[in-house]
Amino acid sequence: MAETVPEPGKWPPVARALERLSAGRRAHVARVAAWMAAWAARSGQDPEAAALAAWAHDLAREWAPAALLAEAARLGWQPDAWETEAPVLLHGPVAAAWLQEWGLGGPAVQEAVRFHTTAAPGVGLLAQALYVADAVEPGRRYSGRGALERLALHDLGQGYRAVLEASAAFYRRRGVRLHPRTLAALAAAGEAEGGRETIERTQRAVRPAGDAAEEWAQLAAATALRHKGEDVRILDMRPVTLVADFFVIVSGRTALQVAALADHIEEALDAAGAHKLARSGQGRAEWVLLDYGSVVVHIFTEAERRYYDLERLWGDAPRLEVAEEPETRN
Ligand SMILES: Nc1ncnc2c1ncn2[C@@H]1O[C@H](COP(=O)(O)OP(=O)(O)O)[C@@H](O)[C@H]1O
Repeated sequence: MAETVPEPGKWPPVARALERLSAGRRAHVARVAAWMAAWAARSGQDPEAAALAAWAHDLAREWAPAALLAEAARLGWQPDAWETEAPVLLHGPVAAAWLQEWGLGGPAVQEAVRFHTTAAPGVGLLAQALYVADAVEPGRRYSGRGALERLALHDLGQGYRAVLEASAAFYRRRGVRLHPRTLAALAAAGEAEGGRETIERTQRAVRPAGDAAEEWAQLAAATALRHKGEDVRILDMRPVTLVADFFVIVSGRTALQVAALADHIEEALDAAGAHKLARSGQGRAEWVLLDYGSVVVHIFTEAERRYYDLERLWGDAPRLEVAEEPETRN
C-alpha cells in the first residue's frame, strides 16, 4: 500500500500510549493504520480520522481484565453482562473514552474505536472500515482473508457484512457467544442490498455438519406452547445468516412468565441432549436468550419483542410451521 500513513506523533497522548504496547501489537496496529490509509485514499475519506482511529483502537488491548473493569468504571462506561464476563471486550469502549478525555477525534473516530471489536448496528463508514481492517490486515492468518480484504476495498458495505458473517461463524465454532451488538449488526447489515451471493458462498464453505437443530427448535416451540407461550415462531435462519440455523421466538405476558418459559424450554432441551452454550438475561428477564449454537431461543415480553422486532430485522428468514403438539395427558 503506497499511501503515506499519518504518524501517531500527531497525537502525543496516543503516541505515548502506543509505546507501552508490545512490539507485536504495535506491528498489528501499524498494519491496520496502513489499511485504513489505503481505504481512505480509495474512497475519498478523511485520512487523518482514519489514521487516528487505527492508531488508537487497541491502546487498551493489553490491559488486565480487572484494570479494564476499573478503568471503565472511572470513565463512566457501564459494562453489560458480556463485558463483565469477558472484560477484554471493554478495550474499545475504554480507548474511545480516552480519546474523548484527551479531546482527540470527533464522534465518528470515537464510535469506530468504541465498536471495533463487536461492531454495532447503524455505525458509520469509518467504524465499518476499522472493524474490517482489524480483521483483514495482512498479518491475520486464515483462509479467505485476501478475498475479504479485496471485497472490502472494492465495496466496504459488502466487505463489512462478509467479515461480520465470517467472524460470527468463527466464534460460533469456538463456542463464544456473540455480543448482542454483533447480532444486531449482523441483522442490520443483512438488510442492506447486495452481498448475498458472497454470503451464501461463505456459508456453504463454513457451515458445520447438521445436528438435531430442527428437532430442538420444534421441541422448544412445542414446550413454549404447552406452557402458554404466545406467538410462537420458528425462523429458518440458514438461508440468511451463519449466526444460527433456527431462531425460536416466544412471548410471555410478564417478565415472570418469560423466566418460567425459559426454565421449561431449558429443561426440555436439556433432556433432549442439546448442549446449551449460554443463557442471558437472568437479571432483567424481559428478554431471555437461550443459545444452543445452531438454535437460539428468544423469549420476550410483548413490549420487548416489539422493540427489538427480530422478525422484521430477519425478514428474509422463512418461517417454519410449528409442528402440532402431540396430546399429552395429565
Ligand atoms: N463479537 C464478539 N462477541 C463476543 N465476544 C467477542 C466478540 N469479538 C471478540 N470477542 C472476544 O474477545 C476476544 C478479543 O477480541 P479481539 O480483540 O477482537 O481479538 P484479537 O485479539 O484477535 O484482536 C476474542 O478472543 C473473543 O473471545
